[in-house]
Amino acid sequence: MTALTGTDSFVAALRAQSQRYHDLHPFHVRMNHGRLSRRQIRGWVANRFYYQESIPRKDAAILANCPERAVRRRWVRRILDHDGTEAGEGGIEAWLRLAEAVGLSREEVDDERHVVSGVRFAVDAYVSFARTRTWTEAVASSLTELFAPDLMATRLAAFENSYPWIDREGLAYFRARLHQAPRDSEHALEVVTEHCRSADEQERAVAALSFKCDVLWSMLDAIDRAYAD
Ligand SMILES: O=C(O)c1cc(C(=O)O)c2c(n1)C(=O)C(=O)c1cc(C(=O)O)[nH]c1-2
Repeated sequence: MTALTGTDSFVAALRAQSQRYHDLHPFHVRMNHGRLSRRQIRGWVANRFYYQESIPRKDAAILANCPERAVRRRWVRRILDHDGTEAGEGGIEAWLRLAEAVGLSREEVDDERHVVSGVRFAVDAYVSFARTRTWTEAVASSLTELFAPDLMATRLAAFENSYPWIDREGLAYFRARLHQAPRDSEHALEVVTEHCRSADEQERAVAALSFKCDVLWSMLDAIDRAYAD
């Protein structure tokens, strides 16, 4: 890779990773065109639960490795967004309600019985990345969320229009992410541009984001294969 030192070219290199984002995966393309069966939607929801429940552990690893009080003060919010501040609240709970809306029981999702090995490997690799790499690389790996809001809006419209059997109340998770994802990714971009100044640090940040695109893509490969027609 060529040396990157200006903030503009660095941000451009990060944004260019959108070409590898999982909105382009054939499974997501079929989802957004209303072409998935109930079984496939259920398989996706049950498997993605493993990602959702792992995200706070990934963010806790970033907090544990981050020496900057100002960054931790804002980052900690992500954990509360997912876990809630009491039972019955938060993003993981909202995902379980999505599971119920697509016809799964909360028990069968919560006990991970549907999680396929490829999804488990990919998600575990993401958590392990955050534990073992520098905290700035881990922050950079979260930047896929820069690309998420468009996908979230498309997905909401697709679920409302093409899958009328899904109870709309169950879509609250995606509605919340429409404002949470831009807030979180703007903060992460601020942190990364402030802390990754050398060409080496910037290359590592882009590589971290590329790795994360691979995580998300691999999850869909595994789901696509497990629930093929
Ligand atoms: O449904 C999606 O397409 C999607 C993608 C991503 C992402 O791009 O990493 C996240 C989420 N959803 C999400 O719901 C979420 O909470 C989340 C946290 C993170 C992260 O890396 O910290 N990514 C994502």
